[in-house]
Amino acid sequence: MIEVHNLKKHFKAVKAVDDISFVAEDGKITGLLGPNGAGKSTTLKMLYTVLEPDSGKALIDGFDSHKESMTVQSSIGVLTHNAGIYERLTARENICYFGELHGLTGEHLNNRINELVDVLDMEKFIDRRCKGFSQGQKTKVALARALVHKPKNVLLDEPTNGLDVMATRGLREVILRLKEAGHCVLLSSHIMQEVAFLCDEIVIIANGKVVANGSPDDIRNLSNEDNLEDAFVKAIGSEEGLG
Ligand SMILES: Nc1ncnc2c1ncn2[C@@H]1O[C@H](COP(=O)(O)OP(=O)(O)OP(=O)(O)O)[C@@H](O)[C@H]1O
Repeated sequence: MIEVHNLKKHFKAVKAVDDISFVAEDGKITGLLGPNGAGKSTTLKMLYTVLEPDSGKALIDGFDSHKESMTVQSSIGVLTHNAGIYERLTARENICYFGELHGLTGEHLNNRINELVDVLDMEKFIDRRCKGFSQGQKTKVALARALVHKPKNVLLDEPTNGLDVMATRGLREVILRLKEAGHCVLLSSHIMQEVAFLCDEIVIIANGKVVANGSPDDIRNLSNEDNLEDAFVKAIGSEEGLG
């Protein structure tokens, strides 16, 4: 479970995250939805411990992401925007390396990797070196790496970035399975349709602030709009960034 309390982060004059609070529960998919530059990635970076908040706090299963970052790191799996993978290693070696960092070894690790290869449809390239991989292949490797240790909390920054239709469907399947298994899934996107399709809860962010929060139905009702896209436009106050 992820709890965000009055989180703030600025970069010089830019208030990237300006007093954001929300909760992402276990067994649910929560979407951070907002136009480009809204503050989604900055919020996620504070949750996955790479950025220190100016004020406020983020708790992952009750542990403070800044003050107890080591504990938090063991219970999260993260897919970042530009997930750097080691190009000189094969896809399998990349995933294996991360598994070992999380204390997995031997048959247990091999079985887990084979499971992910199957789910993410990676057979064709799992033993190829990553140099020259397509965006979709890189995303799959990064996602497998994020999930190898079966983290309780899964944070995905724009997970369908660069994926084709089939890969996007595969990824949705993976995300839904994580939810069914009781994981807490928090993903960011600027694509309203994607969030509406997948998420149980939506946190709409604009200019570093939460402008609406609730189930897709709540958000439609709050804005008096039948159509979620219209509700989104109303919430963010412009049509900028619609996917
Ligand atoms: N390291 C940084 N230095 C300066 N400004 C930054 C930095 N990181 C983020 N910002 C600014 O903070 C604001 C929020 O950026 P952020 O990346 O969190 O947005 P986002 O909602 O993830 O956008 P996108 O959908 O385009 O990825 C933007 O104005 C951005 O330019």
